[in-house]
Amino acid sequence: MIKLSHIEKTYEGSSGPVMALKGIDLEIKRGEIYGIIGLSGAGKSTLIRCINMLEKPTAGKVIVDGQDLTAMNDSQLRAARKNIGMIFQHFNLLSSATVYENIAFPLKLGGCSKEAIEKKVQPLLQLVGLNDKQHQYPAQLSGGQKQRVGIARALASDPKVLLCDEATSALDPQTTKAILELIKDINQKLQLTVVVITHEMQVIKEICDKVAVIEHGVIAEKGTVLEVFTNPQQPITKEFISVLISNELPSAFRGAEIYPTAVPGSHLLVRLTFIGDSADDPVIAGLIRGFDIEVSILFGNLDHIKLTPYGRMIIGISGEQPEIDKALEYLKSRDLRIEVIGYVTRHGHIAD
Ligand SMILES: Nc1ncnc2c1ncn2[C@@H]1O[C@H](COP(=O)(O)OP(=O)(O)OP(=O)(O)O)[C@@H](O)[C@H]1O
Repeated sequence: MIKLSHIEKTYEGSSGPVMALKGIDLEIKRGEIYGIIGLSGAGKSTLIRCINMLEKPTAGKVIVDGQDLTAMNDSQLRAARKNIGMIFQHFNLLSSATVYENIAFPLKLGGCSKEAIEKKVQPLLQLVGLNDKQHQYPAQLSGGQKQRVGIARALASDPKVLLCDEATSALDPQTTKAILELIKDINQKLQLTVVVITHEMQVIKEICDKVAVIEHGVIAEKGTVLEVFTNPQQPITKEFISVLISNELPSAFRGAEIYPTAVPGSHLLVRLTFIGDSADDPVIAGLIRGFDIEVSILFGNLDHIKLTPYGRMIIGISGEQPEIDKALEYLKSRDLRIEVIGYVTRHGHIAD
């Protein structure tokens, strides 16, 4: 649905050129919700604005629904942009127009009749849950309600793509959840392709199918949210994920020295990640029954990414080394991800 090839964007800044995008390649399939996450200044806004050509790339191609936007003249571009709705962090509503008039605005600009506008706006009000607010002005609405108006306005021209530029960053966590639910609902009902720009991993986890991590104008990592979440490769990705999934050791071992080989009185700490069906595998029971070792569960949690369950656990294994080695081999043979952290002693004391 969207294909970005080698996108570059250089701004002429006051103290010289700023290369905001340095060769971005990205493919987004029809009906996907695709998240783009990055720190401030990484190039997210520039990238999303290149998709509808609000920013013209310095180099590269933008193809949306089979049309090369980079090869179009202004009037062709105006027509093509009807396929691409956009919502913004600060809603960008007309303060002197009612909710109804805000949603009707793009239709009015497009020359629609009053009747056609009415026929279009009423279902949109219904879809975003604002029927009773249609005669109010933006100043009389909460942030979440304003964003609902923004969404309805973006959908007025029946777009195939919805671009969301930090659409929930100005909202509290509860309102964020409701707006994300609405976006997910619209994605399913209307088979809309959605691109979400955010600096919050929670947003990605809530609604996205795929994610690209952008850093200094390049894509550092991309893949399905499940892959990237459970097996991040790049430091920047690990940093984003650490906000949601703590990689810290359990408190009894925090700050303790980690040894690569066993020391007297040590446990081997192992982090286990279970994804999908493997969450049902009775691995711990197998460990305890199969080997002459002590197993303690030091940390555990279970979560979902979209509908896929995944669990994380840190266990401590102690016993004779050959048994520990066999237990590790057993763990590696199971359908789960294992990470050997190392040997630690409780509170850093090596036993006599
Ligand atoms: N109009 C402009 N003129 C000059 N430089 C710009 C312009 N717009 C953006 N930049 C620069 O391009 C880089 C990328 O900016 P961009 O706004 O795309 O990042 P971002 O990831 O969206 O950041 P934020 O989350 O803070 O909005 C930054 O270094 C920024 O200073």
